[in-house]
Amino acid sequence: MSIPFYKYQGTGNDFVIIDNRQNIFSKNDTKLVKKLCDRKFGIGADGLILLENHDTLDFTMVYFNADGNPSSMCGNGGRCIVAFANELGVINNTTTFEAVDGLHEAHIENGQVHLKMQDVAEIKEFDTHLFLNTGSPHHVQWVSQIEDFDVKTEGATLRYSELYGKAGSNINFVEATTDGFRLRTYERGVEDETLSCGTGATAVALAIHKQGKVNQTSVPLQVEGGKLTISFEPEGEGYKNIFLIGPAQKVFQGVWTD
Ligand SMILES: N[C@H](CCC[C@H](N)C(=O)O)C(=O)O
Repeated sequence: MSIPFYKYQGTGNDFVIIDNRQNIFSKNDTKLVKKLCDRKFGIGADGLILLENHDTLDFTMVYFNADGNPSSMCGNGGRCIVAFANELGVINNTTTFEAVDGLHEAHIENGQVHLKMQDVAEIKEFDTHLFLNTGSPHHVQWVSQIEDFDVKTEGATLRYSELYGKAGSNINFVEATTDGFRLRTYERGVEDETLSCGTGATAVALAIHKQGKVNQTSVPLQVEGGKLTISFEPEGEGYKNIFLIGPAQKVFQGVWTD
C-alpha cells in the first residue's frame, strides 16, 4: 500500500494530511492512523487529517487524534487543511468547508489563516477553573510560573479525573505575563502537552474576556509553538463571530509505503 501524504504544522501543532478525495484511505483503520502519527515508528504527528469531497461545499475535513480515534474539532488542523486546500488548488483564498462540528468559513490573508469557529453559547465558571466547548471540550485553569508547570502530569490527572468522565477533556493552563497571556495545553487523544491547541487557545481567549481580564475583543496568546490571535463578539452569555488566526505551514511531503 502506498499513501501520498503531506506534513503541516500550525504553531507547532502538527498533522499528517492526506488528499482523500479518491477515497484511498481506510478511515476505520485505527491502528494505521495511530502508526502514521507515531513519532518513532511512523511519520509522527499530533493528529491526522483527511481532505474529502463534499456535495455542495469546497471540501470535508475528517480529523483523528494521534491515538488513532476520530476526534472532535481541531482548530489548528482546520487552519492547516485550508492552507493545504489552497496548495492543491481546491480553493483560492476563501472557503467554506464541513468539519465534525459543522460548517467553517476561512480565509488566507498575509500568510495567516483566519478560521471561523462555532459560536459558544455557554462558559461554565467554577472556583478552580472554567469549562467550555469550542468544537472540542476545554478545561481552563490559571497557574503561576507556567514555564515550570508540570503540564503532562497535572493535565493527565485532570483529564482522567471524575470531572470529565469517560469522554475526558483537553486541559489548558494559562498565566498573565508582562506582555499578555501565555498558555500550555494537555491534549486529549495525544495524551501529552502539544506546542499549541487551536480550540484550546480559543477557549482561553473567551475565558479571559468572560472573566473581565481583558476588554478588547481580539486577544493575542503566546503558545509554546508561536502566537495565535482570537477575535470574537460577545453575544448574551456567550460569543459569536469567533476567529482563530495564525500561520499554517507545509513541512514536507512524501509517500507512506507499508
Ligand atoms: N485533541 C482534541 C482535538 C484536537 C484539538 C487541537 N489539536 C486543536 O488545534 O484544536 C480533542 O480530542 O478534543
